[in-house]
Amino acid sequence: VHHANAGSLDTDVAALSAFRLAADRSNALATWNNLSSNPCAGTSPQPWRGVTCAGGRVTRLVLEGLSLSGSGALPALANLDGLRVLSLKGNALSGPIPDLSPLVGLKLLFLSRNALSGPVPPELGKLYRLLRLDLSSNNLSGAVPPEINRLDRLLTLRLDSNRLSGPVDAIALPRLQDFNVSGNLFSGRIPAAMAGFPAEVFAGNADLCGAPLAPCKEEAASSCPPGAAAAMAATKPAAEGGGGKGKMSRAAVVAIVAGDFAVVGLVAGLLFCYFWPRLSGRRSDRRHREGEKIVYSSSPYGAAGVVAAAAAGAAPERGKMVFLDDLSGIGRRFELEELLRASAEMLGKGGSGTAYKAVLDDGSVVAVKRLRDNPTPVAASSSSSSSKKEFEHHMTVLGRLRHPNVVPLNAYYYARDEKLLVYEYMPNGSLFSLLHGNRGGPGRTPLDWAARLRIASGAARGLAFIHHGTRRGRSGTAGSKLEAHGNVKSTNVLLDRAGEARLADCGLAQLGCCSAMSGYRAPEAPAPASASRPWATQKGDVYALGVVLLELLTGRCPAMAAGEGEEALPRWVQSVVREEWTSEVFDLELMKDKGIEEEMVAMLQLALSCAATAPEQRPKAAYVVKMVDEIRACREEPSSGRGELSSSSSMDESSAVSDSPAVSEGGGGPAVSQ
Ligand SMILES: Nc1ncnc2c1ncn2[C@@H]1O[C@H](COP(=O)(O)OP(=O)(O)OP(=O)(O)O)[C@@H](O)[C@H]1O
Repeated sequence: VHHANAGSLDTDVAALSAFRLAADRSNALATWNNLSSNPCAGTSPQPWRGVTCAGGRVTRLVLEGLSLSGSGALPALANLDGLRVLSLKGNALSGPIPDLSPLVGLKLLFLSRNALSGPVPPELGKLYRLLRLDLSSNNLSGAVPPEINRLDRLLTLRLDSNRLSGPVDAIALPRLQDFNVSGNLFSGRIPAAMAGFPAEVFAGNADLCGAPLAPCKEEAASSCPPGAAAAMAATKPAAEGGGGKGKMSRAAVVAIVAGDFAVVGLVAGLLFCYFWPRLSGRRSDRRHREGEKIVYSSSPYGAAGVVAAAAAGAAPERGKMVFLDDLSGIGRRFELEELLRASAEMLGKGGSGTAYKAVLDDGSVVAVKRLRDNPTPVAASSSSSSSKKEFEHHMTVLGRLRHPNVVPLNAYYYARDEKLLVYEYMPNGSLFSLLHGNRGGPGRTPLDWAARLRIASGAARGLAFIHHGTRRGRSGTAGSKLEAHGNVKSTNVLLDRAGEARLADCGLAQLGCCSAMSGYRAPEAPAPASASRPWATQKGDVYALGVVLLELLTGRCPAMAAGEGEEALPRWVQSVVREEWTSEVFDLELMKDKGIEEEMVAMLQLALSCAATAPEQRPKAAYVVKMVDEIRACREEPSSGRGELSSSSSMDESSAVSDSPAVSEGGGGPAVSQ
């Protein structure tokens, strides 16, 4: 009977020698020759290849691509009960996977690219500390045992390229980030909980169906509108019954007619919902008599489509285009008409409105934000003239925010029904798309650590400027300064032409937007529906910045992180760190960057301090800048140029993500313990 850590260094040495005897035909483990030497004495003349110790026990065994072979080798390792990491990737080990349950401390188990056969042993379910399990590219067969679901800490499960069969819905692991069952004989429906993974992870299983693959057969039928499905069901017996009648049954006719009515009803309902507010508005309200009505249409001409309807009625008060101080971002002035003529491409919809990329007559490009038309604290005040004044004042404040890490607001258009903000266009996308776009897919270019540090630094600098750098507003009067950004999140961290990070959407929270910022909202902030204002605070911004830093470190999307609720990502990270698995939170994509563990751990501590539950414990943005810079300064000398890479060149490095345990376990940060 084995118990965790029941063995000693002697049993470790015996296990290693048994393994070597059984597996090492090519003498790759020659350094293990002197069995009287201590594999854990770092001072021995030749350290034992692939062996790492802690506390006088062998804790890591990493022997990759060494042509180790034989079917009797693995069972010998079952005695290494102090092991945390076992990687035997890319050897020629054969035979079944033995019962490894004595290795109860294992966190990482990599047996991929061998010739292992037989089933996935149910005993693996006892390795409850496992975080990463890679059995890919072997000859494993049979079904995945339900015991695998006991591994509730598992982040990686790779079973691809085997001959495994049965349903995949036997796998229900809530924390999986890295999952692959492609190239097997799995069958049946992909459970909804797994539909978020890209199709590639399920590819090469002839009988799997359901999202993200093609719908299952029954599903394909039931995805028709209910009326049509009823009609199909009703016509089936008639058609199949054949009999040469060639007539539809009464039930079929009834079903088709009912279906038609349902469709007509639905369309009429949609048209009603669409037009009623406009028609009723025309009768009862003066909204349409003022200003321009601008409709950015995404159809029917694809991206070409800023369609302007001229002012309705007498249009006594037309809106106007106002240009702010500095036109460096957009180059020149233009009239609203030119903006309306521009071809527009929708960049996305957010809480504050919809953003478009618009190409003007001379080919210059601007970003236009069309604010959602909601009664805002600024716009909904007593009279329309005062709300206009407040809006204009707010725009003047925003227009003065000039900093290399802030997206400049160059112009705005104000009419009662339509508010457009014109910004410099940021051609290199958002941090959100760089971090999460196409993840797991073939076109994905990983974002390396140097680029992430540079983005972190830029975002923090932008925020520190907003918080502390704008005090000396020109007028010097109260209210001439923006108190807080109010909507810090990864879609609002954009990359400019030089690859420098800039904060977008500054100060739009104060216009009443951004109810969708969950995941970044500080615990003390009022619920989105709450009327209490203002909820854009500096402490709230620092919390959100902390979440962005955690996003950079973990590669996880705050809104989709481990659980629901506003604090999901910080809470998840804290729980992993508390259990002393610190290094397990880091993004798998960062594993190819070597020697960055300490920097990541330092950044993690900084991020968690920003995301502290108690607002008074959070640092100021300027301190975050200082700390990020210190982390960057610690990079070794040759890397001084690396940090300056433009985002595009840093993204060119597309080498495959290595899942070597070198980074993912232990490895030295102060908060990491074995
Ligand atoms: N100046 C800009 N240049 C390039 N892309 C931009 C610019 N401003 C916004 N975007 C992009 O347009 C998309 C939509 O932005 P928008 O600000 O409307 O939504 P959001 O950031 O998701 O939410 P919110 O409105 O709450 O800030 C985002 O992906 C954003 O990255």
